[in-house]
Amino acid sequence: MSSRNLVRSPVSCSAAINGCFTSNTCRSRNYSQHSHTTNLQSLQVDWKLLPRKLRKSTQRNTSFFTQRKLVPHCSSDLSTSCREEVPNYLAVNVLQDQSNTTQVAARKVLVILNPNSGFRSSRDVFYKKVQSKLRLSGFMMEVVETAYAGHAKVLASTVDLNKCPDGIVCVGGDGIVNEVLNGLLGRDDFEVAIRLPIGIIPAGSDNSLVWTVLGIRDPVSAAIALAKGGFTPIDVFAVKWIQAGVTHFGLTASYYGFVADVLQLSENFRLQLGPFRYVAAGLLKFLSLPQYRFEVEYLPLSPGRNPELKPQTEKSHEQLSDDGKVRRGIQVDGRIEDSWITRRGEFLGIFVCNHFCKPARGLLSPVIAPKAQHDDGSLDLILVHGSGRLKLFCFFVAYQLCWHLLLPYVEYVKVKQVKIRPVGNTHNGCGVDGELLRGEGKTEWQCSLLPAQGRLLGRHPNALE
Ligand SMILES: Nc1ncnc2c1ncn2[C@@H]1O[C@H](COP(=O)(O)OP(=O)(O)OP(=O)(O)O)[C@@H](O)[C@H]1O
Repeated sequence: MSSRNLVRSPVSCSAAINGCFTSNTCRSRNYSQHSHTTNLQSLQVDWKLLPRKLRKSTQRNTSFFTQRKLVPHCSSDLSTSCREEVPNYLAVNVLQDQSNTTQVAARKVLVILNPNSGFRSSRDVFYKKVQSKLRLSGFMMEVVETAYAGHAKVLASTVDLNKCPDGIVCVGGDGIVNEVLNGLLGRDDFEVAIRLPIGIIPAGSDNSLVWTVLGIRDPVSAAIALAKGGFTPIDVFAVKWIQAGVTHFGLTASYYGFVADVLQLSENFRLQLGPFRYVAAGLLKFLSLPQYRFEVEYLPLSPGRNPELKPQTEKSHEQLSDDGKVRRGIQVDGRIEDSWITRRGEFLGIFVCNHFCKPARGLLSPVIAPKAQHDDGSLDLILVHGSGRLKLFCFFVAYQLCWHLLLPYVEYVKVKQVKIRPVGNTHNGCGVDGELLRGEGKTEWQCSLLPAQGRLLGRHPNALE
């Protein structure tokens, strides 16, 4: 996009104007003296001199950028465009507006872009819709495109944190965010690294995390949320494969049974079908539905409210990592409760959710765990008991209408920890934030929570400043 185009767009225009008049090249001595004595409000009458359209967009967008107290540097070609296109009477107002702003350091971030996400449109999304907006709002970005699955994790685990002190921005789906999270938590300095905020520009098949937690599902709104600044703390959960001693971290949900099976099958159709692969795999799996048998043990958040409490079956409170890396400094709720509850039998699905999980695509907006909050210090466990296509179909329909919790074979409980053991030939994989963890042989998964360990860049639009 040329600089001329940028200046014509309402958002870029006022930002460019702001930047222009704070840069030394554009600063005028006469005006700057005046700007110290008068503020924007006192010159309302001058706004009326502007053409109506320009007045509206300039008022709206100038206030957005000055509210942030951000005065981005104005690149030389943009400055030229500013000078050429901005009428003098507008310049007076912008200078006065600038009296309320302070110059802040640029925010340095690493941008990790997955060109394979979703409809493979993340390059277009980032370079055409987002990059210029982030630049104008003061971001200094190093952009790296992933070259293979797992690349984002490698980048996050090896990047020099001093080069991106303001965060890592992921352009893609939930999977790439999950890789970055796991990269950060796999580092030797993970205690520092996990404080690095993660930004999300949604461009994947489904961006449930940013949609549920920040209420954003389009890339431009995501860029504006990043520009406005701030963080949102978020719980992180750990899924440990006990036998292998491997721990994987997540921000959204882990799931077992039908959905994990569908996730595994869907990978076969990724290239051909993109985001529609889940529908195709779901239909195929529905038609050849196997039985899923599990043994589930969970530690409820409020033992008093659960009538079927049993004596503790296990005394030890598993820590997160065998190598001791993750154990230090991260607090899994230390209290050991005497009240594990065990469930055995057939389950169509088991969901362990960190937030209420609203899918970003689809006509309806069903949520799987309506009581889950991303920072409530608990996990929400949903057990869909039973087997058979009829039950599964009813669950799916009820879920679309958000009635699934009313079904007699659905159990919902807030928990601290869950242990899940597939029994017999049951599919023993586990889905975490859209990534499949494959089990082998005898597998036991354990989910625990690391309350408010993570930070997302940006705030919910309704959040108080
Ligand atoms: N260059 C690449 N080539 C192939 N696979 C990649 C590449 N970069 C990343 N991946 C893999 O693509 C997977 C999915 O990425 P991502 O989450 O960004 O998109 P998505 O699957 O379309 O969205 P969602 O996860 O929200 O459904 C990740 O598991 C990641 O490992």
